Amino acid sequence: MPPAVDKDEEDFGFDSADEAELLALADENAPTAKRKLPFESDIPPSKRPAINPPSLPSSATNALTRNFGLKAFRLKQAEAISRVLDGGSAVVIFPTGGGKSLCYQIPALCFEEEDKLSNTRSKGEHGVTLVVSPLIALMKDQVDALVKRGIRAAAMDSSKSREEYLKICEDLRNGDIKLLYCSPEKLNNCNFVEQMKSVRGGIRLLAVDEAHCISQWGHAFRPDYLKVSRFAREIQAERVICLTATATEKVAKDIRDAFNIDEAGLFRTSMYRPNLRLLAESANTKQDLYPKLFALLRSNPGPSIVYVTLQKQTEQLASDLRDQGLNARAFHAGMSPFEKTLLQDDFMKNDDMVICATIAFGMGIDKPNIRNVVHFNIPSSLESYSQEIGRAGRDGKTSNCMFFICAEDLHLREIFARGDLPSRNSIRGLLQEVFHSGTWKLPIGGELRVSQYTQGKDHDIRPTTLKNVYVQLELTHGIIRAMTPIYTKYQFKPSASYAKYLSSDNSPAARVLEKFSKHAKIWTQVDLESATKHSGVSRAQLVAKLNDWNEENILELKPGGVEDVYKVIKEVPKTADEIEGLTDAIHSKLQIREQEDLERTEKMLGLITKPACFSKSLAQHFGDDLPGNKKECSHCTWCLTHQALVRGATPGVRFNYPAFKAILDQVPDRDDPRLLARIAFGISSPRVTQLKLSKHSVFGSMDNHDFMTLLRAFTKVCKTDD
Ligand SMILES: Nc1ncnc2c1ncn2[C@@H]1O[C@H](COP(=O)(O)OP(=O)(O)OP(=O)(O)O)[C@@H](O)[C@H]1O
Repeated sequence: MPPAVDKDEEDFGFDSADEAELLALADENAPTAKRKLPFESDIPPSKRPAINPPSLPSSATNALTRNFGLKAFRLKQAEAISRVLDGGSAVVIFPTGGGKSLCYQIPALCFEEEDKLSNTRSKGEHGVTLVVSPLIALMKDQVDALVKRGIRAAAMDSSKSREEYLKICEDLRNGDIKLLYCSPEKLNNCNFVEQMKSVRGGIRLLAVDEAHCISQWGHAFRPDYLKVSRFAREIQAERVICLTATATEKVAKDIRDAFNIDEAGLFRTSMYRPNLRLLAESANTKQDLYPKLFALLRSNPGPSIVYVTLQKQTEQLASDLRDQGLNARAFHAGMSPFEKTLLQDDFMKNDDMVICATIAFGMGIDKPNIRNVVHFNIPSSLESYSQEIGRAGRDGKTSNCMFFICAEDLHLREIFARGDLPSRNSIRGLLQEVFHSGTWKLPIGGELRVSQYTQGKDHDIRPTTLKNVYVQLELTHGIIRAMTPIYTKYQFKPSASYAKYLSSDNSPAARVLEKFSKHAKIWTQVDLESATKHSGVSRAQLVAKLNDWNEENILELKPGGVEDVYKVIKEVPKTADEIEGLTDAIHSKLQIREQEDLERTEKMLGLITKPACFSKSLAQHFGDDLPGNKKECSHCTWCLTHQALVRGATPGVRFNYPAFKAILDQVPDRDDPRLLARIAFGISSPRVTQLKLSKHSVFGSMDNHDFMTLLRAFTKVCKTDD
């Protein structure tokens, strides 16, 4: 088994239900009205933004007090809202907890009042603000909070029952919803896109939360996010607002370009926090770092978070810290929701607890007095680092952000960076399968069905990378377009009343389902393929009937076997040359991603090893600077010592021929040098798992070697190039 990392680490950062749960909890613990803006105290009153810029309509200030019970706007909220209400689009970059949500919630509440004042629209025609947000649990949380405030909001997510879904549709038709939330994946659903195109009153504002996921240069790129700008055009959104807590200038520019937003539409506030002491220490081995960590936590008592990369490290480290007499506990995404909630509760109440956690811990934590945030492994990027240290010292008191590094941690980061790139052979094989002679016969507009799950295993490509390949085929090459994915298998458990209902339901769908269901002891299988082929009833009607019965508890439905459906947009590649060209194009894009991942680690290390002020370098990474463009913050490790940190020596190794030979003996396949290099380096992949090698002694047996050296060595003994 590959080491358990929190899913977030593998999936570019924003898919963890755990994080949303924690956010919900944090909000419960911190009543919103009392919640203090962590950064307000950092901004001198003279520099605080004007409360109401001249163009801010009174409807906005009314909504702020009436609906949210707040007195004044903060940071650049008023400016951003004013621009949106003027009809412009905006990019909002405020730190975590800075109040980004109000920048679209307030306009959503103002449209109706403004329409009435200008007498431009009739009743029910005030349209909808659509919010694209990556976490379902976070969406639910937001919708609940809005509904509690009497605001008409809803979320279109997969957890909705058919009845709830139909109710939302009805409300939309009646012009009864002001804010509608959906996930980026929903944009692949053709019915949803059509629905949004013709929503009553139109989409007045499209809000894109976690907008940095749009940027291919960003640390948390999510392929489905790339489709948001096309979607905005298709549904003719009147204006767009993109929100994020972390964006470099390049990422901000990418977001602006995606939606044609000029520079005046960028609202960024400073991330610099003068009370955070950015510190770093290095050692040759991890072992040497433990005493330093113990000493730091002992001499700076108070609530602390120690971040590590792997789940198992959280347990081990917490136990080590307990042995040292510290009140330490482990937290990771593999724990049950109940355990996590309990632990978070404890942390909020306690003043001496040290949480050893993966990145799953922290989002939504608004504990003011966190005194230490320690990185005991290398964070994935400066963006993650900045977000994580941002949890320290929200009460404005001095707090430590310690970054411990040693050479062996670099290996772990390289495993992540190199794990996603498939070999050229894998991409070629995939494309040959997708564009086989059966696909050639499809007309333009014809439907192509694939199981990405199976393809990932067959071609040794990780799920997120495979998704990325399909997005490239869709957006870069325009060959196919994603449609609504479908379930290919339906099975159900009939209730006691099933037979009675079935005999009294005379609809054609009920008759067909009866004919094409195969009963077994517990689960009844429905052969939908044959049913649609041999009856006049459509698949949609059959699925709707099954869903209705499920709703009415006549049966318990279990769909399975997701197939991704694509529409052919233009002539598909047929010849070997065309497939080769496409393979090269896709592979080189993925190669660039790998390089960028490696560079992100280098930049992260550069922050603490370059002879420069850490705080200034971090600010500059985000296109910012220290207040008054000061040269130094005077309290980071560089400013305190003026000595550059040495990252710890990687001992030179001699090529381990016996280990090399053992891998070749164990794996007879010679079709993929990258597979062999991964095994040697200790990088898991679908094929490594299939070969049951993750726990074998050869796995990771050459992990102290340079990866490229391994790749070159294995390429020499393989029949194909990497
Ligand atoms: N002008 C304001 N005055 C007082 N409180 C505010 C103001 N704006 C927002 N808040 C409060 O700040 C808290 C954080 O706001 P919000 O959740 O919108 O932040 P965010 O920037 O979206 O954070 P994240 O990056 O975590 O999503 C909320 O409790 C909100 O009510």
